[in-house]
Amino acid sequence: MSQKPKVLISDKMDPNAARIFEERGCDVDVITGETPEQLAARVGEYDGLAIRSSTKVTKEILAAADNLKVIGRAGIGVDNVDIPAASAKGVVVMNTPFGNSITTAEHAIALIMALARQIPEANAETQAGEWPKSKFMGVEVTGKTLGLIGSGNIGSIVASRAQGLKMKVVAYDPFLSPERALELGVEKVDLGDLLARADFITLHTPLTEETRNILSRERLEQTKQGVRIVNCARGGLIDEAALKDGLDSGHIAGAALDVFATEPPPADHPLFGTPGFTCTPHLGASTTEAQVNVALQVAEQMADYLVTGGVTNALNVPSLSAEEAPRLKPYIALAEKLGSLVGQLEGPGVKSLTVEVEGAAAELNLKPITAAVLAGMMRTFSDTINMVNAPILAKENGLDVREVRRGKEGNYHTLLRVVAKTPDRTREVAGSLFGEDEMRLVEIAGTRIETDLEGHMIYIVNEDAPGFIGRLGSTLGNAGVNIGNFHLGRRLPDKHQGGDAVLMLSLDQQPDDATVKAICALEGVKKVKSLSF
Ligand SMILES: NC(=O)C1=CN([C@@H]2O[C@H](COP(=O)(O)OP(=O)(O)OC[C@H]3O[C@@H](n4cnc5c(N)ncnc54)[C@H](O)[C@@H]3O)[C@@H](O)[C@H]2O)C=CC1
Ligand SMILES: O=C(O)C(=O)COP(=O)(O)O
Repeated sequence: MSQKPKVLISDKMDPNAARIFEERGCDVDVITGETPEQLAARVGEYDGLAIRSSTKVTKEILAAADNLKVIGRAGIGVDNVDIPAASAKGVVVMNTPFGNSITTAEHAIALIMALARQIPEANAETQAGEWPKSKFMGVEVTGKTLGLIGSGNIGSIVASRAQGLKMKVVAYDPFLSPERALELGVEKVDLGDLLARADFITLHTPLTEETRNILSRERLEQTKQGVRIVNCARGGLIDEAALKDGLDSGHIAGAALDVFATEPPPADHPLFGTPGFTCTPHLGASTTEAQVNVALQVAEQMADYLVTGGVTNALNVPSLSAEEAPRLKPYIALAEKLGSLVGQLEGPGVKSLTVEVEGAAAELNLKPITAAVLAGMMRTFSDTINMVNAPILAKENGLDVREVRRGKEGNYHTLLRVVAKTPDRTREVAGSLFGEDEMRLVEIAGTRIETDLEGHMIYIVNEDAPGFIGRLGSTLGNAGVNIGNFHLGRRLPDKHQGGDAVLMLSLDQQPDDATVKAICALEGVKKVKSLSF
């Protein structure tokens, strides 16, 4: 019986996540608040890791995650996951890109309103026994300009809410098309224009090398006198020291941060206590609705992957629906075997690889099939290769990979052919599925043959001459190797006696080197390769 996948939930998450994992046949542990060292010591047991923003999935954690197949982020930002290291390890990283976007947009609007009317300060002083009615003079947001940095999912919801508040919205986002700007009713501007015109600025970009410090000291100095700034996206987008100086000088009238460069921020953070400064402890996504949404979604997605192989919202591999996954499963198994056959026959010398599909296979999503061929081939030289990291490594190594789809059926109702080129030659192998999922090698070295690729096998090319098979049988028999199955074909196109014959034998024992050498030495033998699947 195959073991249940094991999932660790390492950040506080709505209990619906654990419930879904269990319902979908996974074992689940909820262990939050551990140190990186504790997590590293534990993570090796798990197939899935479900996180929010507190768990940092670093190179070190990944190095210890020997069984890990998927990391699921119950939320949007994945800057706490080392995605290149996860990909190199073959771990799928997925997030839930929409589950908390309304909630986060509403938090940004709440902070805009809090700044406009100084609600946190007024509340604190009133509850402290004062009645500071004349101290707090606010501003209206109606008619003011809101500068949106980043107009993706959250930014565009903020825009629509701000328009409801009768604000004029200008947006800076290099990927915002004029059509989309029109649809959102926002004016697309460059960053300099936004800084010069906005009464309020709100940030909604991910934290990347391009966006880090996007509101730098220099840019903060270019903002309008009396600007109010909100950041519900990521710490690191704003220069916090420059923000403090801007508030102290009165150039910036207010700033509200939900996120900090370091979280949690140190108790003596320079911004704490600064007049005009308001903050929340990364609460952007913290509503009941959003937390239920992201918990359900992340658990469904991760369970899909662990149980059926379906891939949704992954950041490092193409999507594969839960409906497609079972249809692809036998093809993926066939593709891995054909890839493995090519890898075993050609070694690491393959420079270009074409995956051709014919008939029924031509209807399918080819990306996972190609990834499986690559994984099968490359796993013959490294056992840490899988379908996630194989395409990345192939690209890094300059392997030229192509895909060809032919709708028309040939001799088989469905066919998968792999054409691998080394500097010296071209190797072609083809396989098909019989019934639903019985895989067969149907062609090798230009020869029609029909065999499983299972267990120990031996591949032989020899001159087709009488007596060879007897000599081969004796050599194997003398070595104590029993032949389980015997498949023989004459090489196309000549197909005559005296041409080449190709043999694929299934063996009950793996032949040792001396036996392989003895077969090589038989008269008429041109190639021998011991294989295992
Ligand atoms: N405070 C919180 O609890 C939450 C924070 N977030 C943060 O909000 C961020 C945005 O989320 P979504 O809107 O869902 O992401 P999204 O991917 O839909 O939108 C991000 C937008 O930023 C734009 N962008 C990228 N580089 C840019 C640049 N250099 N300058 C200007 N714009 C740029 C993109 O074109 C895109 O339109 C997330 O990456 C996450 O870090 C998300 C949810 C909750
Ligand atoms: O979804 C995001 O990007 C967030 O920042 C939400 O973070 P959280 O899950 O509340 O730790």
